[in-house]
Amino acid sequence: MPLHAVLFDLDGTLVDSVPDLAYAVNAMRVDLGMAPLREDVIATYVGKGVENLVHRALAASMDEATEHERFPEALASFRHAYHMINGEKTRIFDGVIEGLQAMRAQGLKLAVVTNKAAEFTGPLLKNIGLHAFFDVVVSGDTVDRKKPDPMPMLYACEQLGVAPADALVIGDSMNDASSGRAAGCTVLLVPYGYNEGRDIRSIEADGIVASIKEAAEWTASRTASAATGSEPLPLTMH
Ligand SMILES: O=C(O)COP(=O)(O)O
Ligand SMILES: [Mg+2]
Repeated sequence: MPLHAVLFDLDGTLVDSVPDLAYAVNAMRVDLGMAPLREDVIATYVGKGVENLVHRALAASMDEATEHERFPEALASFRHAYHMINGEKTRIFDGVIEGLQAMRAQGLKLAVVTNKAAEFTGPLLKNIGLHAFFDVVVSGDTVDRKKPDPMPMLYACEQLGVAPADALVIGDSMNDASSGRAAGCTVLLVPYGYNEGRDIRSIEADGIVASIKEAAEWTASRTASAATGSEPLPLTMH
């Protein structure tokens, strides 16, 4: 079947946002009287949205009751710091621009489906100059449930006017794969993202691609195969 749309995860798939997220987490920790954490440790907390990130960054240093009590103050501090820095040290991964250009040239509709809250997603996409590529942006608080629930993927498909079976999800984590699979989409993973610190080869997906540029070569081959009956490029899980 031909593909009509590609739904992209943001953090760890299109952009390396951990330097900015780590800056904001550590600004919050210092604000609350705690020592900063290492960036590679903070990277393992990214994936289930801003509130989860702040919860985990607090839980690393205090018991549950104290964490609960200090959470509102911590979230306010994090939000303030992240709004100040958002996009400044965030880098677009190699192959993303070429891949997005190629997919648009193939006539595919493109969307971002991220667990990042909308207050940060819009400004980030604008700051780094990626916003014009996307027809639809679904953030972590756009619908009632976040990835790994299928709801945000189904909502993105509805907004784009495509059937989930004709959409490809590309992400860096189990949250993207579970959400995409449950929605009925094809799922490709990139190996360079965060995945909450775990190996992506253990995740159920249709394949692993080295870059978004490589993903665009696969979407082109799949479209050609739908037209001519030939086989698309083979996918592997390593
Ligand atoms: O904000 C997060 O925790 C993760 O965002 P993502 O869904 O774009 O990876
Ligand atoms: Mg991600």
